[in-house]
Amino acid sequence: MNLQAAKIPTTIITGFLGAGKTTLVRHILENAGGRRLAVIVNEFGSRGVDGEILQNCGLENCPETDIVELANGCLCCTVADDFVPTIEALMDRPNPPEYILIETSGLALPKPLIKAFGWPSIRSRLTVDGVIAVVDGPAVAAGRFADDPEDVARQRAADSSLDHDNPLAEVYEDQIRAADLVVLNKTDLMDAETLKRVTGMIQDSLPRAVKLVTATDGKLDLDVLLGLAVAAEDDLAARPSHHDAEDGEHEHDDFESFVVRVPELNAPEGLLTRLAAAVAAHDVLRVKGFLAVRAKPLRLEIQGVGSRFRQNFTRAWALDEVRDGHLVVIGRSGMDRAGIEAMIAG
Ligand SMILES: Nc1nc2c(ncn2[C@@H]2O[C@H](COP(=O)(O)OP(=O)(O)OP(=O)(O)O)[C@@H](O)[C@H]2O)c(=O)[nH]1
Repeated sequence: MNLQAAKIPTTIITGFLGAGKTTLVRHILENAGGRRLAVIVNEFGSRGVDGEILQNCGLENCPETDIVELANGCLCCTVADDFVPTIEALMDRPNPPEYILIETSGLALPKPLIKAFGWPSIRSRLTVDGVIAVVDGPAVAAGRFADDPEDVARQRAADSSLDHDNPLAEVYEDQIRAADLVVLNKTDLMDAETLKRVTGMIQDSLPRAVKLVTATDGKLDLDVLLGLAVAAEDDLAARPSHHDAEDGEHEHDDFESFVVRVPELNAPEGLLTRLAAAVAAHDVLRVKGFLAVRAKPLRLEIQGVGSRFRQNFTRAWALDEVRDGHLVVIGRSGMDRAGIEAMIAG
């Protein structure tokens, strides 16, 4: 028997906070065409939102049991404790999946996760079909991941091993350097000139020739996304990381998150205006969660990436559910939590 062929292909989906990973996973589930998929979602923050969004997607191909949430952690650093047992449990099911998707947190480094596929219990049964990095084009265009050259020079004078002055840049670069396919997402928010410029910026950061495709809302043919058959676990050297010297170890103190409880609202507009002002004043990176609006049977899903917000009434509140909203706020460490909470409360 060809053991390689028997291995279950697994696609790792990485990309910075809010790039469009969950949107892409949802698109894959919607178009899975009867494939038996399992999804593992890892999130930064103590309260998972992405898992809930996927669990409630109401699609035939994503029954709840096939979505496994690994919240509150950095998948790359909890491989032994969380990831390996989760995969083993999935494989030991009477009806194991035919294909696995792993959505990492927007702050996770993918390389230690790829390495975990070298663990004997996983290596014999799974292979990394490919690593997909989703990139938020407008965020790259806005210089979100760029260093301030003067700051880098100043910091390097004190510490010659330093790469960046901007922790966002390090995470972003580690993610695209690990990729076998880059999805340059949010093309609807870029004109042709910006798209060309961003494509060049991404290509300059890639360590090798990697295919780059453009997308809006992650809408791509599944033949482009799945079945790359790269076996990335055998090809670690091609994926240089800023954390290679530390063997993947990295600090978690560059970013933090907290949850804001929001009691039921008469109308959402006032809160959304305050939220946008708080994000702008405090340089919040990401806001996501659900709100309850009086007389509305559906929950209002809120998605904020930098200053850009989307809202959408999604699933109904369950009868036994407290109609309280909650928002997960993610930003750089040291952000003014009290100030942000006060602005949101109004
Ligand atoms: N305009 C536009 N918005 C998009 C696109 N893709 C995703 N979004 C929106 O961007 C926001 C974040 O998308 P997600 O799919 O949740 O991003 P994510 O990478 O999973 O976010 P984290 O898990 O928090 O890192 C949502 O409001 C999406 O609807 C796109 O192509 N264009």
